[in-house]
This record gives sequence, structure tokens and C-alpha cells, in this order.
Amino acid sequence: MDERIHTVPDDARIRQRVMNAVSTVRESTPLAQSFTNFVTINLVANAQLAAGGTAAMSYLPDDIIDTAQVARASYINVGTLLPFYADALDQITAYFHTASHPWVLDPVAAGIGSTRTRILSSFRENPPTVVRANASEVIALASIWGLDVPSTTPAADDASTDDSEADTADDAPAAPTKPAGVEAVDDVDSSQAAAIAIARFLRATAPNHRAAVAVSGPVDLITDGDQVFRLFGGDAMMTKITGAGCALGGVTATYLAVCDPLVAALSAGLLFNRASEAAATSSSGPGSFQTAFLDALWNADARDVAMGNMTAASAQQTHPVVETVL
Ligand SMILES: Nc1ncnc2c1ncn2[C@@H]1O[C@H](COP(=O)(O)OP(=O)(O)O)[C@@H](O)[C@H]1O
Ligand SMILES: Cc1ncsc1CCOP(=O)(O)O
Ligand SMILES: [Mg+2]
Repeated sequence: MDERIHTVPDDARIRQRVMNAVSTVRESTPLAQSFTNFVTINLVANAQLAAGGTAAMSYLPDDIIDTAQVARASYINVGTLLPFYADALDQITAYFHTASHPWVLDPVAAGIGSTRTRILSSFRENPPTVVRANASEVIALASIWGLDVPSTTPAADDASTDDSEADTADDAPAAPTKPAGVEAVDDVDSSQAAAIAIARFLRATAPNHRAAVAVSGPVDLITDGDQVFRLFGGDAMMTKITGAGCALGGVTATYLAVCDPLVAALSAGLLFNRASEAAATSSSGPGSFQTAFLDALWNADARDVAMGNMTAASAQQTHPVVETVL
């Protein structure tokens, strides 16, 4: 492993903050509202409840703006689109921006369809606090927002003294990727530069200059633009139920109601990994796995969640800040 990447120690403050967030949600049952796709809406609400929060789903701007007075965070997911969504989301995100209301974006299928691209493009003006997505969606979103994404990858950095074909390939312009529907076609590491670029863009306009990007996959990557965390574990059965990613976005919003964006993203990612591992031991296929997963979200021990297998590295080393965005 790159020596710049280190295991986060058990007594690290970030783990204490995750444990507090998991416990605070259970004690305070915060409401996070969702404007989400209608394939997985039920799993999103149930996952938020199982994590200890409460849920409210809506598509009407006035309803959502009123609910934002009592919900301390919101979730927007563009998985399924209807003609009125573009105008509705414009009004909703403009309000969130004016009110400094924290929200999580899941840019499902980013890069597909002109309507989705137009909607995601508009969020550049009224940006979310957290982006939660798979690797292909993160790469596509950085491109839609026209962000400057350095071509350096961690793998290329590791091979800094090796001037073989890999380095030559790095000089070539990045090929545009297109997600296969809602599924990722890129690996998580290849989205690191895009994730850091998005996090730095978001925090430039965020309240308190705090924002985070969470990329899900076999190993999750979470960054606030300064540090890059990797979360290990979980279970591949998560890819055999629809809505695991959507539910992760909804639960990230639940945590965002009680803590800062980085801790919210880490808490949700660590909780999902522990819960999916537990669910895999007591299920026999996708149907029973989904049920066992909700039970495991409910039963997960806050300390076990916070002590999950996690590494950290400085984003500055691989992707130096070349211009001041703060
Ligand atoms: N191969 C895998 N092994 C373990 N966990 C996984 C794997 N793939 C995805 N996950 C987990 O599934 C959840 C949803 O991630 P993902 O499938 O990438 O999202 P999406 O459904 O949006 O593409 C995350 O908690 C992630 O950690
Ligand atoms: C299948 C499908 N089609 C449109 S949205 C959606 C659900 C995507 O869920 P996830 O991104 O969590 O896999
Ligand atoms: Mg998804």
C-alpha cells in the first residue's frame, strides 16, 4: 500500500465523531426529506427509519420548501425523471441555496439523457452539500460541471519512477465515460480526481466551507477535498438489490441533519458496510438480504460502525490545490 495512506487509528477523533453521529440520530430521530426516484423510494424511507431517522417524500416545491423549515437536511435523487422535475428542482435548489439548507445529491445515471444533464448542470448554480454516487456518476458530474480534473491517478503516482506505457497513457486525454444506466462502469479509484475536484468546488460555496463527496463501490471513497478516506468491507450482495446506493444517499442526508458533511458521509458508508456484512450472514438471496439489511441497520452497534476498516490519505499530496477556491 502507498505509505502516504494510513489506517485510521481506533482513537482518532474522526471515529469518535462518527460514533456520536450514529448515536445522535438514534436519540433525536431527525427528519431528512427526499425528492427521489420512484423505483427505490420505499427502501430509502425504510433505511432512514432503520438508521434512526424519519422520512418524508415529496415532489412539490411548496411542500418541500415548507418541510425544509423542519427537516434539517434533504435528499435529491434524479434516477427517474418526469417533465415537471426540471422546473420543480430549479425552485427547490434555489431555495436550499438561499436558505443555506444542507442537501445530498445522488446524480443517478449522470451522463445519460439531455434532460438529466440539464438538471444536473443547473445544480452548479445551487450546489448540494454532499454528492453521493457511484464512480461513473462522479466522473460524469465533474464533466457536466466543467470542473478541472487533473489526470493524475493514485496508481500513476505510485509508479512515479516507472516511465512505461502507463505514463504515456496518462498523457492522453481522458476518454469520456458513460454509465451503463444506473450501474457504474468505472472503478472507484479512477474517480478519485473527479471526487476531489467536486468536493473542492462544493466547499467553495458551502455554508462553513464544508462539503463532501462519497463514491460507493467495493471499497468506498470519501473526500472533503483535503483528505481521502477509503472504507473497506461490506458485501457484494448490495449490488443485487435495487436502491442500495439510493438508500445510502438518503441515510447520508439523515446524518447530515445532525453533523457535518464529511462525518455524515463516513457514518452512512461505515454503517452500510457493517449492516451489509451482518445481513449476508443471515440471508439466502436478494429478498431475504434486503430484509436482513434493514434489520442490521437498526441493530448495528455505534462503536462497531465507528471502528470499521478505514484508511486516510492527504488529497493535497496527489492533487495539490493549484488555485485558491476558498
Ligand atoms: N462489490 C461490493 N462489495 C461490497 N459492497 C459493495 C460492493 N458494491 C457496492 N457496495 C456497497 O453497496 C452500496 C451501494 O453502492 P453502489 O452499488 O456503488 O451504488 P449504486 O447503486 O448507486 O451504483 C454501498 O454501501 C457500497 O459500499
Ligand atoms: C433501477 C433504477 N432505474 C431508475 S432509478 C433506479 C434505481 C437505482 O438505484 P441504485 O442507484 O441505488 O442502484
Ligand atoms: Mg445509484
